[in-house]
Order: sequence, then structure tokens, then C-alpha cells
Amino acid sequence: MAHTAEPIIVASGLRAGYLGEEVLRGIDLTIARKDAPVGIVGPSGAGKSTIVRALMGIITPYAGSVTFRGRTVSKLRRGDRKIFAGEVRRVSQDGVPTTDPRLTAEAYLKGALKDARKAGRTHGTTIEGLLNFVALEQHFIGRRIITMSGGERQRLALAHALATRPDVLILDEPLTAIDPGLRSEVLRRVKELTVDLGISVLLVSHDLESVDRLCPTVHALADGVFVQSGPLSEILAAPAHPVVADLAAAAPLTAQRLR
Ligand SMILES: Nc1ncnc2c1ncn2[C@@H]1O[C@H](COP(=O)(O)OP(=O)(O)OP(=O)(O)O)[C@@H](O)[C@H]1O
Repeated sequence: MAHTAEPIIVASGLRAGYLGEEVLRGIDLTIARKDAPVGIVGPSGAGKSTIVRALMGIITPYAGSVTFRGRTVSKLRRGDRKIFAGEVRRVSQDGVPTTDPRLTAEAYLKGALKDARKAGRTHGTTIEGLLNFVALEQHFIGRRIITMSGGERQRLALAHALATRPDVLILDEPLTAIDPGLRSEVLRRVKELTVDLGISVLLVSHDLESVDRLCPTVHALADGVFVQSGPLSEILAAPAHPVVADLAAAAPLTAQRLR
């Protein structure tokens, strides 16, 4: 994809993995300001979440680089890390990362709005507005997070990520615990956000329907490399790699509908 907008995150020749074992074998990916949503699909174990971890600076590349506004993500200094934390938000399938059993949805979102203000990302968003956006009823305000279901926690995590009005939203299987009807409604709202607020979304998912709904461009990942890129309908109609053929065969109705 040609990028005329200012790049925010750039992965270049990215090689990374765990305990010296390489999972990613040369990934190039640019997320620029106000980019249209980009999807990554691929089978279990292909390295999708590893890409996300490398983009977030959670793991350090063995070779190649990941930069945030030109600076190496894994070496960001405190000031830049704060800017990164406000500009780039991740929502993973685990939902809310909390171990505090007393924490309520209200306190959790209040903290996010406070962080947003501290980072100079002020806007008129309220806790009620955030809950509403992710289709959580207002009575969830006082609920302790440990009492919430997996799908409710995933939506709360999305609300938390949106509190800073990030420039980049990285969604790693964000809505897996939500039933399909509600999932497509939340995705529809996220899609509106990308247009209205210019948030650049990277969506990593097994769910081809969700990826197709949100992302005009998709990368198919197999064994740590992008083997095919383009609109999902084109990829599935003419698989150029056995893994892509398997994806199409595993979701025949989606593949047929997209043709
Ligand atoms: N913390 C870890 N330590 C060691 N190996 C890991 C770790 N996390 C992931 N891996 C391995 O790295 C490979 C890629 O994992 P990754 O989670 O990126 O795959 P994925 O494409 O996101 O899979 P899934 O769709 O099942 O979530 C797998 O072989 C996995 O076992």
C-alpha cells in the first residue's frame, strides 16, 4: 500500500520470536495516520499475536526494526513511551488486564480518561459515552470487573482503549467472546470511528467475516511471513498459498459470499 500520510508505526524486515526461536521471518508493515483499517488473518500459530507484541514493544526484534514516529519502539524513553501509550492502544482477546477484584468499570474508565487528560489528549468523552459506544448498558458503571462476562470485559477493554482517542488501535481477536450479532454491531461502530476520528485500525482475527466487514486491505500470514495481501475477497478467490486455500476451505460460506 502506498502511504502518503505520516507513518506512525513502521515494521521493517521484522524478525522476532521467543527464546531465540524465530516466529516472524521478515515482516514489513506500516500504519500511517488516518489509514483505512488493515487486517491480518492466518492459522493458529502463524505469528499474528507475535506481530502485535512486537509492534507494541513487548518483545524485541532479533533483526529488522519496529519504530514509532521514527524511534525504536523497544527503546522508547519514558516521555516517548507515555506518548506511545496514548497514541497506540491495543485490545487483546483477554479483555481487561486486571487482578484487582475491587475495581469497578467506572474506576477503570475514569483512570483511562485521567491518563488521556494527563497526556494532553483531552476531549469531551464521558464514561457514559464510552459504555454506550461499546453497547454496555449504563448499569455496568458500578459493576466490579470480576463479575463481568468475557464478552462484557472485551467490550470494556475496547471502551478503555478508546478513552485516549488513540491514533492507532490494534485489535488482537478483540471480540471473540461476543455473539455474532453484537460483534458486527460493535465492528460497525468501530468502522464509523475510523472514518469520523481518523483512527487507524489493525485487526488481527481468525474471523474472516469480521475482517472483511472492517478492513479493505488484508495480509494473510503463514509461518511468520505475509504470503498474500489485498482485499479479502480477492485473496480468497485466488489463493496463492496453501494456507490461504485452507482458510478459504475452512470458511466456505464467507469465501462464497465474498466472491
Ligand atoms: N510466550 C511464548 N513463549 C514461547 N513461544 C510462544 C510464546 N507465545 C507464542 N509462542 C509460539 O509462537 C508461535 C506463534 O504464536 P502466536 O501467538 O503469535 O500465533 P497466532 O497466529 O496469534 O495464533 P492464534 O491464532 O492461535 O492466537 C506459536 O508456535 C506459539 O506456540
